Amino acid sequence: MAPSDPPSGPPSDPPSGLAAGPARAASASSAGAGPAAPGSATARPGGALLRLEGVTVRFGGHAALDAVDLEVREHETVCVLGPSGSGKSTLLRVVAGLQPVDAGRVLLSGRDQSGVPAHRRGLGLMFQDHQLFPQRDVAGNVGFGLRMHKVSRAATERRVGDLLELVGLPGAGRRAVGSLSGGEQQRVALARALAPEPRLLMLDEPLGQLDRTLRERLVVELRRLFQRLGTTVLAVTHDQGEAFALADRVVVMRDGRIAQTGTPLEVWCRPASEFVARFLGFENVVPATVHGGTAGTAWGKVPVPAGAPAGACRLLVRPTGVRLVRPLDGLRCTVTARTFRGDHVTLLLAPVDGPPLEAACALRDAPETGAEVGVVFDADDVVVLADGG
Ligand SMILES: Nc1ncnc2c1ncn2[C@@H]1O[C@H](COP(=O)(O)OP(=O)(O)OP(=O)(O)O)[C@@H](O)[C@H]1O
Repeated sequence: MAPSDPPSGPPSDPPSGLAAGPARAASASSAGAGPAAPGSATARPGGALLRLEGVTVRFGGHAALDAVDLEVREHETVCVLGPSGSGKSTLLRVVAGLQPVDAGRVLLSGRDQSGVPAHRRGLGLMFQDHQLFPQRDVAGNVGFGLRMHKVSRAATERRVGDLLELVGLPGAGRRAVGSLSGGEQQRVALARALAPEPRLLMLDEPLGQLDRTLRERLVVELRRLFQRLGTTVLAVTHDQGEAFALADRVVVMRDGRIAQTGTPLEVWCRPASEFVARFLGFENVVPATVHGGTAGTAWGKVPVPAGAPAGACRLLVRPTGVRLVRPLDGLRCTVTARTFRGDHVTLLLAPVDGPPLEAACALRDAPETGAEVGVVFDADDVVVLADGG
């Protein structure tokens, strides 16, 4: 699947919250603040800043990463998504230089990083538990990396001030980190990670510990901030909503391999396999045989998009493609459950033939539990998946 184009430039609207500070404040007054990158080569704009080639990591006999190839282009935000144990953290650790590889290589700006220690890779790291130093105040935390790189006190102070403004915490430098809310601590951790102007910012479950409302707000702010600063980001999360909202490109992992990569829209609309479809929360997947413009399934004949390849496959019908009609006009089903989803209702249907079906239905049209309905399928919401996997 074709990767997305990197964002072409900063968005024109001024971001709020996290990004409330001056544009490009992160690069102000900090020449020389960044950790020395190995070599002085910079990737050409839009080129691969990070490249993994055949990276394999084994623990005992088990491959946590199995010949992984991955590229992150300059100014791109890539989110690695996958269930627990699929290798996401191992991937980040390899890039960070915290985990040796058994095979393959990691290149940053075209340079092989074998033997380059973590602190010489020019990376910013922000972890789930954000590990702020409790004994230091906010400014002490944000300026930590700058002091490590021998940036002068005055330059550090200026830069910390700029960064706190950028993340929406102006004037918070003297506050104790213990007095901050979870969201504010997250912002401090972000400012700290951005301080040395990393060429690649790596986020591990960046919003994992925050409540849903705050996460949803912060993820929008983060995306705007990264676009505005032109930051290159590699993030891992198990939360698909977070990944889809943040990423230019998502990478779905399964058992140490990449199951699919594409823009959020591509992956959402065209999951490549049953695994990806189910991981995204789609339940209506059945074995099928495509012939002509339809697929034979346990639910009867289902129309497929034009050009679908003939033969055995797995078929996904998105809940929005399960349309309710009068009982005699379609596949007869009984409504067994209704779940309120805010702007729509999810219905669980028991068809006379075939496995249960999930349907998305407008609030005002949702039938009661126990009602008899008919179902027809929309080809636009049908996806032919590879057989198996
Ligand atoms: N240091 C280690 N020693 C042995 N096995 C490990 C080690 N680190 C990771 N693993 C194993 O490698 C696999 C991938 O782990 P990893 O932590 O990368 O997955 P993950 O996708 O980040 O999971 P989670 O979302 O739960 O953090 C798992 O099977 C894990 O048990």
